[in-house]
Amino acid sequence: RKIPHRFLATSPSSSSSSCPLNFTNIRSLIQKADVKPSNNVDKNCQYISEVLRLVLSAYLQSTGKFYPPLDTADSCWDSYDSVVDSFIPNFKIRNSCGFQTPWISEGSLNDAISNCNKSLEDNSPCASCLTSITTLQASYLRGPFRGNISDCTNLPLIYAGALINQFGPYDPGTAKCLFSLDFSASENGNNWKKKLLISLITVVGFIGIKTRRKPRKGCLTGWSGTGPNLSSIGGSTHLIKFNFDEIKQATKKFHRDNLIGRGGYGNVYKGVLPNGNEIAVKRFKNCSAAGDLSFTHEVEVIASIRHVNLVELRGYCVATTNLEGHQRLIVCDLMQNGSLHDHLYGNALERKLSWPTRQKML
Ligand SMILES: Nc1ncnc2c1ncn2[C@@H]1O[C@H](COP(=O)(O)OP(=O)(O)OP(=O)(O)O)[C@@H](O)[C@H]1O
Repeated sequence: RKIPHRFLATSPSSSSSSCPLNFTNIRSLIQKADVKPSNNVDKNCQYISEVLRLVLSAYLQSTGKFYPPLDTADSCWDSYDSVVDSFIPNFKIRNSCGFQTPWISEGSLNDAISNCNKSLEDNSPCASCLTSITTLQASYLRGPFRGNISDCTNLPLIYAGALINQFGPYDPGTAKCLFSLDFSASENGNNWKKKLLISLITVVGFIGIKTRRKPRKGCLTGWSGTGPNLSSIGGSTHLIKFNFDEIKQATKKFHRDNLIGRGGYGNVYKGVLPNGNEIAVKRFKNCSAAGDLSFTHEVEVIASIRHVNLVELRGYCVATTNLEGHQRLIVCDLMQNGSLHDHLYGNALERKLSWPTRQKML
């Protein structure tokens, strides 16, 4: 099974320089822990990805680089195959998991490297660099869970293991916390279940962060997400992808009578859909197409968070028109009585709650 890899600007090198990744420690850890394979190929591949992140973290720690050079990719896979062979005999990682050769090396960043390794002073190279970085990030966020094993959403974990945590990536606590790898031999029977649990905790933690974070999806999206299961959130929601004309119609071309609020990132308009549903539309200002994929993914993540006290996110719209330029909008249920913020601090006197009521709410 092949996973398309659009960042492969050059074909994988067949001339193999020797692999600078050091698999010695991880080999003995895996052997000591007597790790048992799962019957599920996906789980094996996920485990293999996590082990590789730990090895990459150790590589970063010793060299200051996230990935080895592209021409070492083949030999790195061979070395890793031989490690994996000790717990899953005859398992060829690339074939079985759909991992492509460059993914173990800086070949996975080819597009970004060619666009960003130059003077970024002028707008055009700067835009190309940012676009390739955002596309790279978005493709990893939206890809299959195993995606690109060197996926950039995990770079902060690799970095934390290498250069932030004083004990380093091989420390049992670090390996367990950052890479979901439990090498304690006595518990090997439950390793896979534990790993799954840790992955789940990562995702729940991530959702927690998102809820605490103000859900404002500005035109520039930052790094978001962590953990191997993040992409499973995407696609699980029932967001409507509106087209721009539908929203224009619903808001009467963003008529000022429909303007119900202003935020730092854009105005909020009320509107009515053809089925009679009343909506609030946040129209982000100063948008460019770069980062659209991150934006839509983040919208999906936010939509997956449901709570009685949170207004429901119904959909979004990303469009470019000749007249209005690039547009990003999110569509929520309309809160007839305004937001909690309006009631606590709003200027509209009729909405503002009395002082004792506000105290009670806080
Ligand atoms: N779903 C909604 N229903 C009714 N009114 C809303 C809704 N969403 C926002 N508003 C109104 O629009 C105002 C601005 O909302 P917005 O989400 O843009 O605020 P913000 O979080 O301060 O913005 P930003 O994240 O851009 O800084 C709110 O204070 C509220 O009056």
